Parts: sequence; C-alpha cells; structure tokens
Amino acid sequence: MSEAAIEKPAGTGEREAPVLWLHAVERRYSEAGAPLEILKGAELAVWPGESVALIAPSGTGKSTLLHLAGLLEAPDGGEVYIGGRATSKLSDSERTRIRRIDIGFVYQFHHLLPEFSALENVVLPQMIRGLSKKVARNNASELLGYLGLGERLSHRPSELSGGEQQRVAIARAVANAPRILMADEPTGNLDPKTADHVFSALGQLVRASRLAAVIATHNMELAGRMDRRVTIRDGLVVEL
Ligand SMILES: Nc1ncnc2c1ncn2[C@@H]1O[C@H](COP(=O)(O)OP(=O)(O)OP(=O)(O)O)[C@@H](O)[C@H]1O
Repeated sequence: MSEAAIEKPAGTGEREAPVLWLHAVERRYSEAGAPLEILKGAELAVWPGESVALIAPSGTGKSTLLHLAGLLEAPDGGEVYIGGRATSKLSDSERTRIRRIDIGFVYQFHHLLPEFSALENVVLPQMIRGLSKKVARNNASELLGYLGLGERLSHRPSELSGGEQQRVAIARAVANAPRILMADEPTGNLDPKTADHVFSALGQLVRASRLAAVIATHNMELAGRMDRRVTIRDGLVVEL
C-alpha cells in the first residue's frame, strides 16, 4: 500500500487520519461546448465518528462532491483518499470494491426495490457482499429494529410511510458496516416531523458505529445538529 500512504491534511498534527479526504479536487463539466467549473481545488477532510452537513445553494456542486467522495465519479484534478488510500489510480474493480465495502449512500428518493420487503432490501446488499442469508437476515432485522422498524420487516416499500422507507434506505446503506455514509438530501421529500425522526436515526448510527457522515441538506435546523457545517463557494469547500 505504498502509493496509498496519505499525506496529512495541513494542521492535523498527530491526529488519526481522516477516513475521507478530498484533496485539491477539481471537477468541470461542459455546457454547450463551454467549460463549467464546479469544483476548483476543493478540500474536505472527515474523521471517523464525525458528521458534516453540506449546505449550499442549488447548482453549486453538492451532488457532484458527494459523487466524487463516493467514487461514483472521478475528479478532473486532485485526489480522493478513502481510509488513507489514494483512489485515482485504482482499477475499476478496486474502486467498486471500496464503494461496496467502505461507503454507504442514501439518496433523496430512496431507490428501494419495490418488489422486495424491507428486510429483503437490507439483506440483499449483504448477500452480494458474500454473507450467508442467515447472517444477513439477522443483521438486517437487528438494524431495522434499531431504527424502529421491527414491526415492519415484511412490508414492501409501497406499504411503508416516506420516513419508514427512508429509514430502510439508511439501514441498507449501513448494512455492510461502511466507514463513510454519504446522504444526498435524505429528508428532502419528508414532512418536518418525519425528517426529524430520520435525522435522529442517522445521528444515532453515526455515534454508535463511529461512521463518518457527509449529508447534503437544505434544512438548517437539522444541519445544526451535526458536528460541522460546510458550504461550497466559488468551487471551494468553506467551513460555516
Ligand atoms: N453530467 C453533467 N453534465 C453537465 N453539467 C452537469 C452535470 N452534472 C452536474 N452538472 C452541473 O453542475 C452543477 C452542479 O450540479 P450538482 O448536481 O452537483 O448541484 P447541487 O448543488 O447538488 O444542486 P441541487 O441542490 O439543485 O441538487 C449544476 O449547474 C449542474 O447543472
């Protein structure tokens, strides 16, 4: 793992390494032939057990940043380190492996599999990872119970409320015990009370399992309950 050795973000001293570090990250798209620079050397380091709210106006690059951090896209410049490991020169299969093992993703529209029950939605990613059905089912029912869905295991997504569906999506995202949880507006389509429940569930998980969480949200009240708040300004990540 020699090329993987992390340079430390400035000012971190002897502190343990960040589990996620976006270093000098650039991302540009082209719009009608003209370059559209979204990230211009962005820096973001997140440590285990730390929750970071990403609050920025529409179109400034929140989803782009989450996609880069989640290895769903590659940066045009800079480096994304996961667990101290540089990811830009890894093969596709290694990136896929890191994505599957180290990273959990929760989307605004949960993308649950409609024909499967809540339990099965959380079992499947674990079986893809290679766990036996029995172990996966035990983990899934424990996790769903922890998120207050113990009585809803055999319900299909269409038989669950929006907040319940979103909690199933959270359970699915953390079922393989990732080190980083990324969420893109996870409460964006929920009423305030349900959003509060979902956020509390996320917070409990982050604290209980020393997850690092990066959550894009427009909800300032919920963002206020996280450890840190950052925004994107002129293509850079800025602490609020
Ligand atoms: N594949 C793409 N091709 C071209 N432009 C893109 C692409 N993806 C994103 N963009 C542009 O990049 C900018 C940032 O998009 P992004 O989705 O990251 O914003 P966002 O901050 O998440 O916005 P929102 O809060 O509305 O979801 C937008 O102007 C968008 O139009």
